[in-house]
Amino acid sequence: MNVEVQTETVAAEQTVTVAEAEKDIRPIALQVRDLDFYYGKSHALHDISLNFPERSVTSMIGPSGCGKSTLLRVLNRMYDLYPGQKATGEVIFDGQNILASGVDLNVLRSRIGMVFQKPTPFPMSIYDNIAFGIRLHERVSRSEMDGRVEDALRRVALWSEVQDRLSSSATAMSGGQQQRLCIARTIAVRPEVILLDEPTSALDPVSTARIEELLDELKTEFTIAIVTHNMQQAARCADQVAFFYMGKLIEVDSTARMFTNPREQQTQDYITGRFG
Ligand SMILES: Nc1ncnc2c1ncn2[C@@H]1O[C@H](COP(=O)(O)OP(=O)(O)OP(=O)(O)O)[C@@H](O)[C@H]1O
Repeated sequence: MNVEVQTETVAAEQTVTVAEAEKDIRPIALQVRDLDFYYGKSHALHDISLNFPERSVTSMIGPSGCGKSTLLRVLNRMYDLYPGQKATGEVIFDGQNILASGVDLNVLRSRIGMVFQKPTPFPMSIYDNIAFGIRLHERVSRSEMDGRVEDALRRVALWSEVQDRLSSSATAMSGGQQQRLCIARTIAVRPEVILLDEPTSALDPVSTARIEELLDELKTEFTIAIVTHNMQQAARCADQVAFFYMGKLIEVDSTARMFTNPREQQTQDYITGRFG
């Protein structure tokens, strides 16, 4: 989406853009309801309710420590790895509360994949980085695996760069290539939702632009939630933006409205750089 981050009054044509954006009602892929989150006694998220529409990009913004990454980690139960961390409320995915006990976390994480801030390739070959996740969940023949690896690498525009060195170590790739590999690894298991935690903050502007272009393509197939500190990135990539402050969801709206005519003064102050 092409939205200028602006500080002053809303121009007439921008109002039309907002109205058009608001007509875009999609089915909901993930529904967060009355969510609270605790790190031990520390109450990090307060009564969050937020919908993630299908096949679109939701960007989570807000100052450092406001809870953006915490929410992302709740969405595929990453916090479960750490004793003392607790979520209450519901996250509805495919008709089921994924915070409930008895949810198969391996299956959940294959359906809701995660890409981290720093590229985290496994210390193995480029090929095996992609094949590893597929093997965890499916039995596929060698030729089918070759096809799946190639397809995933093509989708992140890496194939032409690495097709001659698939058996080389992934850790020898550039940072931008490694991050695209991590995205390829995530989409290779055919998730429905992809969570990205500041995926470009360790990358140069050219690699960042490539990842942003990639998100635009991926959202035709996947539901995407992205945490970013970069307001321009949120404006460029997102269909909807959620603003958090001190563990609370202050406001969520279409990207056009959030950056031209937010409802809350705190949002306005943040997007215009008055704090954060
Ligand atoms: N492992 C942890 N143990 C205890 N408190 C934590 C832990 N991780 C985060 N917090 C606290 O939870 C709150 C939310 O942190 P979180 O990392 O979700 O914020 P954020 O908005 O993603 O910040 P940033 O933009 O700096 O990454 C902060 O007060 C933080 O100090």
